Amino acid sequence: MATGRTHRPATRSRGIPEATVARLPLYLRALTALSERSVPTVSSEELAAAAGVNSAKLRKDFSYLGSYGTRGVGYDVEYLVYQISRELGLTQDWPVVIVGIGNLGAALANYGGFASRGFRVAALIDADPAMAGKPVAGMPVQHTDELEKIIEENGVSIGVIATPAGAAQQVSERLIAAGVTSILNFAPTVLQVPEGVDVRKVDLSIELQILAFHEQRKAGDAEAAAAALLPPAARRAAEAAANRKGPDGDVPAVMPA
Ligand SMILES: NC(=O)c1ccc[n+]([C@@H]2O[C@H](COP(=O)([O-])OP(=O)(O)OC[C@H]3O[C@@H](n4cnc5c(N)ncnc54)[C@H](O)[C@@H]3O)[C@@H](O)[C@H]2O)c1
Repeated sequence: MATGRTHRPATRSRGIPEATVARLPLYLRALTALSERSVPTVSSEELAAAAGVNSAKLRKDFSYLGSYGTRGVGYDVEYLVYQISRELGLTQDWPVVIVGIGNLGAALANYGGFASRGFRVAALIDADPAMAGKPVAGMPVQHTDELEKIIEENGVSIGVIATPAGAAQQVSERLIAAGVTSILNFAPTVLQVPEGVDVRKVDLSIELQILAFHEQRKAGDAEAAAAALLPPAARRAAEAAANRKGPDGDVPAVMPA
């Protein structure tokens, strides 16, 4: 769901293409599920299906990791979990701060999936003085006055922005000036960041709009398929009605003969 905007070349310096990097978390999620079920090995086809990726693409992706699997046996699940985690930098602890502890920020703070993937929420920061000291997900919210100090003391390099759109640019600038070099932006705005800072943005409404586009297409296809089943005279009448379709989309109903 995240759409990336990074200042990195399409191929990382170690020769792993960005598109492969973007798929590694999908493989890891599928592999972690297999590992939890104590499955020792997996074929490329099974893993590709579980990750929702084409199996030829998966084999190519894994070749960048130097992992080729064993013919007839497949890939060693535990070893791949280790290899991908290492490649993604998940074998080390990443402290993150969440800025903007409203509905979304509080929900993110309460999400247990960060910690289990190596992301420790180091601090929750909000500009509202009334929120300072209030516990959210078992942590006291800290005021934005403390932002620079928190980043420095915790060695934070990843910041999550969940403020209103109007505040996001200024928040990103403060985070970056304090030492943050990666931002996950939930605010619906495009951030201007200097070279070397990675921004990923998450916008659920954009995803819904894309689904709406596909729904509209499906509805159009279904209409076309239904029209194709009509007897010729009724089909001609339906086509004529479609041609008469006004700007408001008002189409006279045509019933099959
Ligand atoms: N990406 C998505 O899919 C998605 C989904 C829901 C909401 N959002 C966006 O997330 C943001 C937060 O939504 P919400 O419903 O939690 O809003 P909210 O109003 O409940 O919370 C916003 C919080 O940000 C704080 N804030 C305002 N300015 C700040 C600043 N300069 N520094 C630090 N904190 C500041 C406010 O005090 C408030 O607590 C909005 O931009 C919203 O559009 C995105």
